[in-house]
Amino acid sequence: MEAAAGEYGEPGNLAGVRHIILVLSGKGGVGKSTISTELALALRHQGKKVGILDVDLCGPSIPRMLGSQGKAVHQCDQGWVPVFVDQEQSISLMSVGFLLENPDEAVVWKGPKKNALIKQFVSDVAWGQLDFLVVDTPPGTSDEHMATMEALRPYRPLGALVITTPQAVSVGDVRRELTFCRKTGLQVIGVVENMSGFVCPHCAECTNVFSRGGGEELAQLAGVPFLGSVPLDPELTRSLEEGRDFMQEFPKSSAFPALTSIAQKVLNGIPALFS
Ligand SMILES: Nc1ncnc2c1ncn2[C@@H]1O[C@H](COP(=O)(O)OP(=O)(O)OP(=O)(O)O)[C@@H](O)[C@H]1O
Ligand code: SF4
Repeated sequence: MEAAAGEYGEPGNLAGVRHIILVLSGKGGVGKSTISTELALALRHQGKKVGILDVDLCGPSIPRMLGSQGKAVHQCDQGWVPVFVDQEQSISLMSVGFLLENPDEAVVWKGPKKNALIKQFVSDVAWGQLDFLVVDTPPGTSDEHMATMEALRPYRPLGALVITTPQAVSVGDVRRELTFCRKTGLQVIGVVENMSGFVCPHCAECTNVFSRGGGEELAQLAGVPFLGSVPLDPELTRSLEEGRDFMQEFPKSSAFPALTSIAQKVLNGIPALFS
């Protein structure tokens, strides 16, 4: 959906941001931050400039996943300067994790304070020129989602990437997430099924640890694209724990082809979605 002239407000710090992608999931722990991180890295390897806004205020895990824990945000005339993850400054990151004195500290703020911070994250971060801003949201459809959408939507059309695991309970939660997208006018880029089987490193046999196919079925039922299944991959876990660049360092790993293909489908799908 291309914005009609005058439909969107003056974007301020979002002026240089071309596309915004919200990463959503119905349930916690299904790999939302993992997919946000790897999508950003994969897009970077395609030559794109990417920002990540981590609005998962109670569990900001992306600084650790990108090896940026302990780095500090600075102030400039336009607000906060995000943390640059790499030397080329092609991935920038803003997270509540950078504002806490102790990274293990829990954020126990009430709704209004969280919503105020989200608004500030949207208006006061000097993103500069970005091809994509990937927004990692908390699980479910909470007040934080509404605050994020209300803060971003006046400036840009928003795309949603919906993450599920194969189990029926997760798929049920994601069905509610897709309803949320429909009701709030979010354009769904597609559904990703994560933790979808385990590929044996010895014989490449894929064992469906939980089950398989729930994400694809759900996408078909909802009439939205299915972007792919990412297997459980111990090298992916290790690379996230150690803050390494999986897309650069583990090209032979079982999750690599799926993650690359999902990033490519996002790249291919975005122009049609917003044209
Ligand atoms: N495909 C995968 N293979 C191996 N490990 C994975 C995979 N996906 C996610 N993980 C691991 O599972 C854990 C949970 O993932 P992640 O933090 O991305 O979930 P989340 O949905 O963002 O969680 P939260 O609800 O806390 O925000 C992490 O330790 C991550 O490293
Ligand atoms: S899939 Fe085959 S090689 Fe892998 S652990 Fe099982 S039996 Fe061994």
